[in-house]
Amino acid sequence: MNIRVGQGYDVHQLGEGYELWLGGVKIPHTVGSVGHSDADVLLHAICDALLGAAAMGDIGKHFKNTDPRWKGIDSKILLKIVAEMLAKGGYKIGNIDSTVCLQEPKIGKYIPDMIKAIAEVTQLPENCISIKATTTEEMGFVGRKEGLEAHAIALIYKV
Ligand SMILES: Nc1ccn([C@@H]2O[C@H](COP(=O)(O)O)[C@@H](O)[C@H]2O)c(=O)n1
Ligand SMILES: C[C@@]1(CO)OP(=O)(O)OP(=O)(O)OC[C@H]1O
Repeated sequence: MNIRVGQGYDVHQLGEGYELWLGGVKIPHTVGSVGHSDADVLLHAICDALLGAAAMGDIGKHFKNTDPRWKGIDSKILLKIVAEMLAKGGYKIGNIDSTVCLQEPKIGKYIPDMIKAIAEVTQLPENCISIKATTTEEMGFVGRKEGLEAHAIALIYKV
């Protein structure tokens, strides 16, 4: 069996007048994530982990942030395209682990819905998807609530 791992990282600014999408779920909050797409930092990190595992480049290579097709796009669609690219390359996804760094709000209660959304898009069992969260104890750009970031790791394999 050919087993590979990939790592992904993404960061977005937080700003007034934007929605906060995380893991395919809209989180009620006073500020949102700024980007060309819906700026879902978690799904972007997961896309990059999957693309990295397959050595297929990164999200910006496949979905340029100057392309009007991706303006305001639901990042679940981007994740679906990435999952299809991997399937076309003969890869199956084993599991995904991730961490969201966000000072506020607390997102724990939304994580089960995020896992459901990601499972539906990737066709993975829910117990193969892990999402964790941490503040940065009020330090750095996350701690100052200027932005948020996500880290992800994915295992993929070919039988
Ligand atoms: N945006 C966040 C940040 C953290 N959590 C949960 O709170 C726990 C404690 O966070 P610390 O940064 O103080 O270690 C963390 O382990 C998460 O379970 C959260 O839900 N949303
Ligand atoms: C997703 C894309 C494309 O809409 O735009 P953003 O929402 O700005 O996200 P980012 O993680 O900065 O980079 C990937 C982009 O090409």
